[in-house]
Amino acid sequence: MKIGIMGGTFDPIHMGHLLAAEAAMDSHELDEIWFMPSHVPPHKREAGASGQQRLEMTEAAVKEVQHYEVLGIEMELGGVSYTIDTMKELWRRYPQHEFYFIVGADMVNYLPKWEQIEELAERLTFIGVGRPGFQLHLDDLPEALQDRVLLAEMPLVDISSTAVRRRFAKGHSVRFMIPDAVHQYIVRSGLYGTKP
Ligand SMILES: Nc1ncnc2c1ncn2[C@@H]1O[C@H](COP(=O)(O)OP(=O)(O)OP(=O)(O)O)[C@@H](O)[C@H]1O
Ligand SMILES: O=C(O)c1ccc[n+]([C@@H]2O[C@H](COP(=O)([O-])O)[C@@H](O)[C@H]2O)c1
Repeated sequence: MKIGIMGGTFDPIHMGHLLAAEAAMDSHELDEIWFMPSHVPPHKREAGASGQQRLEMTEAAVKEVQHYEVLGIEMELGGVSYTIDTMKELWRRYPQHEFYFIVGADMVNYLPKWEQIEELAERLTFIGVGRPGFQLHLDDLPEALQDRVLLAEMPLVDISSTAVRRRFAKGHSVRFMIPDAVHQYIVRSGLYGTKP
């Protein structure tokens, strides 16, 4: 099967993540999307919610969504979640599948800085989607990476986890920015300054 991996910190997961996954699946005829929350995200400050909570929010978001699964592999592996390490494990466990890694425009631009990116890109195809505020110019990437990134068009959504966390902290509405089940999980757990 063709599997799209949607990796992220998901602190919390929001509609931008879900629309990016759907665009990649639709544009490149993927069979399934596996959402993969990172344990410790590389090059990011510590997450607000715990790894377990980010995993559970992701599960709440895609529960009962056809063709979407959640992969806890990076929680299992522990440590800093470098994609090269995770992919090696996925290729070992699932030799029958063909993997694609979905990334927003901000991450496409950042790909050259990823751990062992040359080795990773030899075997992994990326699917890049647009994100407001970030230019998606494949020409700016090193030549070896340029033809390893496919594009998928999505309705651009200016939502980030940071904005969602800030809105929660200020008591503003985040309805329609995140799935209802994730909203309920956050309030129930008293995350991001909400009161359980
Ligand atoms: N609104 C969006 N549109 C397209 N891609 C997105 C969007 N938000 C996040 N992504 C992509 O999803 C992946 C995971 O993102 P991440 O979990 O870090 O969310 P984030 O909203 O960027 O978080 P934060 O605001 O905390 O930095 C990355 O590849 C990122 O580029
Ligand atoms: O392997 C790396 O060096 C690397 C550097 C930055 C990001 N990533 C992966 O890209 C995905 C999105 O990252 P982030 O920080 O936007 O949540 C997530 O799966 C990260 O593990 C991977």
